[in-house]
Amino acid sequence: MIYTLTLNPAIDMTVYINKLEKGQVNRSSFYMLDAGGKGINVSKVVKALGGETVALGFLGKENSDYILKYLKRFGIKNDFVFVDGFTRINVKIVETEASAYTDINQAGFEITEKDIQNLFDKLEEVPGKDDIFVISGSLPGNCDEEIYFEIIKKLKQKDVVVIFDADGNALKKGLEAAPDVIKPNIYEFKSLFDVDERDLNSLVLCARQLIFEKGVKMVLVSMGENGAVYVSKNTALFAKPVKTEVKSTTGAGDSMVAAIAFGIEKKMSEEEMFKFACACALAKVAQEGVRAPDKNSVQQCFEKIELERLG
Ligand SMILES: Nc1ncnc2c1ncn2[C@@H]1O[C@H](COP(=O)(O)OP(=O)(O)O)[C@@H](O)[C@H]1O
Ligand SMILES: O=P(O)(O)OC[C@H]1O[C@](O)(COP(=O)(O)O)[C@@H](O)[C@@H]1O
Repeated sequence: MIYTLTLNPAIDMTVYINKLEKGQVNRSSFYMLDAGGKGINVSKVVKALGGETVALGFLGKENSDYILKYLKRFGIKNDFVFVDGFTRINVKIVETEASAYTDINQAGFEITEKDIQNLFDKLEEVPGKDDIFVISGSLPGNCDEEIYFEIIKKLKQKDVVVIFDADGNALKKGLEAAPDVIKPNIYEFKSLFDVDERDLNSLVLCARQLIFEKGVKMVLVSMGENGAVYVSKNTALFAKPVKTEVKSTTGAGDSMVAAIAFGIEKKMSEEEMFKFACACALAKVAQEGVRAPDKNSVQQCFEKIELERLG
């Protein structure tokens, strides 16, 4: 089973506009609403790929209906801890003329000690040996940045495979608990290492530092339209960029994470899994809003991904 954890979920509003004029009244041509937040997006993609998933985390009581109905529509099981307040609404602006993608992410609700206790009680009950557990996204505004460290430590004691995707201090602290897989984008990776993204061999050396010093097993660095790099103890691969029509970049990283979780569960080889992750992301960017790509388009994209061996 693939569990996902979203401590700071979101309702994503993707707004399509020809050109955004600062300080003016802008009129959008089209918008889409989606249940989002990194872990929830991962569950959406795992389900679309044909996998079984349960979405866990916090959900604001005031507008939980929208997310629960959305997940029901796509058949995604969930078991959230309901907290006071609203789940945040994040705005994604797609400027079609300039192909510019701007995200405005809110801080989100605040949580209490009791909410955290309820969450840890659920984590005690659910995942077991060999389950895959994806921990992703930012933390509620008042949440202690140590929380991911505590959760990962707990899960690793149960022999759960942990995939971790966060940024800032939450990422740095979480790394100390040795997650099995991380998927930083290049900006998140550069917050850990002073590295030039054009120098792929240095990137591999930095990723190996996380492998040998922190105990991480796989590092996948996504680089937006510039492709991605995969590093494990014995393998280093570069996925060359693929040009495509982009309708929304939101959720591209989450699609990669979903594919990795699915690939681990299906015991894919490293190469196949990495190619599959890139294919999933490529198929996602061709989707409007924050919708999961379908299996057929992922399969078609798979044929377009070219890998090159590094160092
Ligand atoms: N403009 C794009 N064109 C083609 N592929 C893209 C584009 N943006 C993202 N991708 C694909 O999605 C992956 C994840 O995107 P990235 O922006 O790095 O992650 P995140 O969403 O986590 O910030 C990239 O490695 C690439 O495979
Ligand atoms: O928790 P954060 O870091 O604020 O990110 C939340 C946002 O990230 C997303 O999960 C998309 O993430 P990616 O584009 O990195 O895949 C959105 O659904 C959501 O609005």
